[in-house]
Amino acid sequence: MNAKPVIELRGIVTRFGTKLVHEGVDLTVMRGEVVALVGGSGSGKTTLLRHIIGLTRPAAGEVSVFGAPLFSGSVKEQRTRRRRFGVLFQHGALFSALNVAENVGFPLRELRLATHAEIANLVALKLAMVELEPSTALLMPAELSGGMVKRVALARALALEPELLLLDEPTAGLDPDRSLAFVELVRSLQRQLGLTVVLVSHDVDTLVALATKIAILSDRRIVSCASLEETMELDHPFVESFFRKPLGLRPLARSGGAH
Ligand SMILES: Nc1ncnc2c1ncn2[C@@H]1O[C@H](COP(=O)(O)OP(=O)(O)OP(=O)(O)O)[C@@H](O)[C@H]1O
Repeated sequence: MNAKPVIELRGIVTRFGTKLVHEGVDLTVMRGEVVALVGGSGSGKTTLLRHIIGLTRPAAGEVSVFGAPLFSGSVKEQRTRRRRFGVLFQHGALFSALNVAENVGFPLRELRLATHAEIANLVALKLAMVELEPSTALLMPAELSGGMVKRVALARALALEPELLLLDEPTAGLDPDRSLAFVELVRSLQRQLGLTVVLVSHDVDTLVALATKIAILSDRRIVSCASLEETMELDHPFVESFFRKPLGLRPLARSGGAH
């Protein structure tokens, strides 16, 4: 049986100065799930992702990943655990002074996991995975379109063959066609590689296409984590404003809770 959650958040409390952002956030993500974290602007979605990655630590509560508290065990154990997840930051966050191949190969070089020749092969493989031409490898980030930046960032996130992928606004800044193509790519890779995914997105189409569950962050807590169908049945102001308003009329910033 494979019943251990990939991510378990228990009683997360986050404060920035006097501002309370999370007050007892609980969330469980099981293997193979694609959980979309939604909530009003400033409700603390990105901060929660940062806690899961270990970039920030909550004031109270526990973040467990792959069955163990994030900061437990030896440095070596923590590094090994860290290697099991990949992150796609908002806007891609590529290193502007490195070309595409160097960006994608960066995690492999950093961890000295492979020789030069092996890294070159792996980079070529990852670029093919995200459907980029081999010639892209030598381009600099400034020479890439928005859609290509996302694909390179995704290739880098997949460099260490993670089991867990965290995506912050994966389609932000892309036009609808590129957005759709990128969502299809993520969906197909998620299925092929059996990835567990947590994503933050303001784009309803992205969520609907990808998510197996929608977790709503409101009033400083996760108020619901359920399938799209169940979520749509909820009588909650965020669901009303986010999912039920016709396209173009959806306010993105209602029901934040943290304000
Ligand atoms: N490092 C920080 N220092 C102070 N306040 C912060 C910091 N990071 C986040 N905040 C505040 O915490 C709250 C939650 O921020 P966060 O970015 O997690 O929200 P979000 O739900 O991702 O928002 P959005 O949907 O607008 O991206 C906001 O009010 C933000 O201003």
